[in-house]
Amino acid sequence: MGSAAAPLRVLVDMDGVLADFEGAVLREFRAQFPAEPRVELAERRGFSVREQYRSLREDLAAKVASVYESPGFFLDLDPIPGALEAVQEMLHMPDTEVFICTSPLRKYEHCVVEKYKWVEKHLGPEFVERIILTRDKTMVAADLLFDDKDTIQGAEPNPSWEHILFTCCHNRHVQLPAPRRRLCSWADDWKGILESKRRH
Ligand SMILES: Nc1ncnc2c1ncn2[C@H]1C[C@H](O)[C@@H](COP(=O)(O)O)O1
Ligand SMILES: [Mg+2]
Repeated sequence: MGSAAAPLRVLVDMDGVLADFEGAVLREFRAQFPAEPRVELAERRGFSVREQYRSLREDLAAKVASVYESPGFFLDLDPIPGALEAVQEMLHMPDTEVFICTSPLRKYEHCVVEKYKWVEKHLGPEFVERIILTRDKTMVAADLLFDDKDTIQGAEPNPSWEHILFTCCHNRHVQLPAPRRRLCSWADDWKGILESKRRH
């Protein structure tokens, strides 16, 4: 008798994929620093919001960082449309394992506990068991990683997962070389991506 195939293991990033980090940064920056220049979402380029604000004016880097380092910031993030429904559906798919794989800020004081609380609030205790918190996602073994960061590097030069770039304001202009793939939103065909991976 042949052994059953291993389940498909899927990693889903949090900021920019499940939780709307960018929308909240802009909203809170506007509220806290109304007189300062800001970067509208349509103008975002490059993963680091801090570096783009620095390029507007050096001192704005610290101001925008103070927004996302504030207590309550991560807990109050809005879910990305369709994200909660998609991961709940993935959780119940046969032969599929889903984990939330997210990196904490270096200034982790509020971020770490609030990420756990956010998951419990929006996805329930079952998903709290499925949180993988790491600054190095290349060290996590899986088949797929849905993530909005265009370049993911770490200690492992050949991660086991295929990185599916989740479209976010800062990466929509990035041209992906073949055979890299994107998921444009949770209304896009994420199930097709999972199925294509099962056939490998
Ligand atoms: N676009 C971003 N600019 C700066 N910092 C960001 C951005 N998106 C997420 N972050 C923060 C929040 C997280 O703590 C880490 C890494 O996030 P991840 O979505 O796991 O790559 O950086
Ligand atoms: Mg992210």
